[in-house]
Amino acid sequence: MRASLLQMRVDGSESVERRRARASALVREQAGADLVVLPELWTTGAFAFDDFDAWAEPLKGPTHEAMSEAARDAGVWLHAGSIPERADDGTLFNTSLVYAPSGDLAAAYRKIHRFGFDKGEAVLMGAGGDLVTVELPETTLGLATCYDLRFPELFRGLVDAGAQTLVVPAGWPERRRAHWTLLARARAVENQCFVLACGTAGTHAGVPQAGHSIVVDPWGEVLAEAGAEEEVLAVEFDPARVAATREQFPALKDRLLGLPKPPRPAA
Ligand SMILES: NC(=O)CCC(=O)C(=O)O
Repeated sequence: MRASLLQMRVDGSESVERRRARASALVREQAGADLVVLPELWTTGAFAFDDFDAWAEPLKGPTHEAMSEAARDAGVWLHAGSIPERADDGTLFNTSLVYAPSGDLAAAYRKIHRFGFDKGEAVLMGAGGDLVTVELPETTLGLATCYDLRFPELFRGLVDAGAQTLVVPAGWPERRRAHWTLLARARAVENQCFVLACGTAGTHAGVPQAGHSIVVDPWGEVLAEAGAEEEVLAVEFDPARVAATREQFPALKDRLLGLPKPPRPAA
């Protein structure tokens, strides 16, 4: 399976409209890939909290239109990263969008763990409540976003729902780059999954971004890693390695905690 992670530069020198056009062109250039991935909140920047409200859009707003067309033109599955979504009741969510090669919206995932403690995204946006997986012909994607990477129970839930390839768009800061790499590898090893984690480059709202998008295999080996600047990280991987790794080293079968309880015998 061929994947392209579009590690875009997100900074204040470029308008949202211009970046949207650039993202669309980059997606179209990936024709021939099976899966293309964009980062978290690439229209505004994940730390540009003051811009969330102004650039929030309905699920099927301008970014949806652009990404749907780009996926269809390129003939690829597209994880279009996330947008600041304004729901019908006015609540903002950090929502990831996944498109089929037909251009149809195949899935939307509202980020569950919002970053910022008592500020920023954590107070400006609502929390999603649903785990989301997406079936592709070659693999089943499990969706998570940036700060979610710190919450292993979310990923275990995705694995229980059938995920084999965990896709994590992010706007991860340079300051905590070591955590990013470590956590991406940990989520791959403990869940015996591929991890495709796509971050941003550049500096927005004064926060230098880590870049270093990364693809990890189910054994924890790094298949590809980007540098700090804007880059298309192209990688080829064999989704069958998930089943093979789980067969050869069946640690997931040894789980004792957190599994659904068997029915109690009638008294
Ligand atoms: N946008 C985010 O979720 C940032 C997460 C982060 O900076 C961290 O977990 O560290």
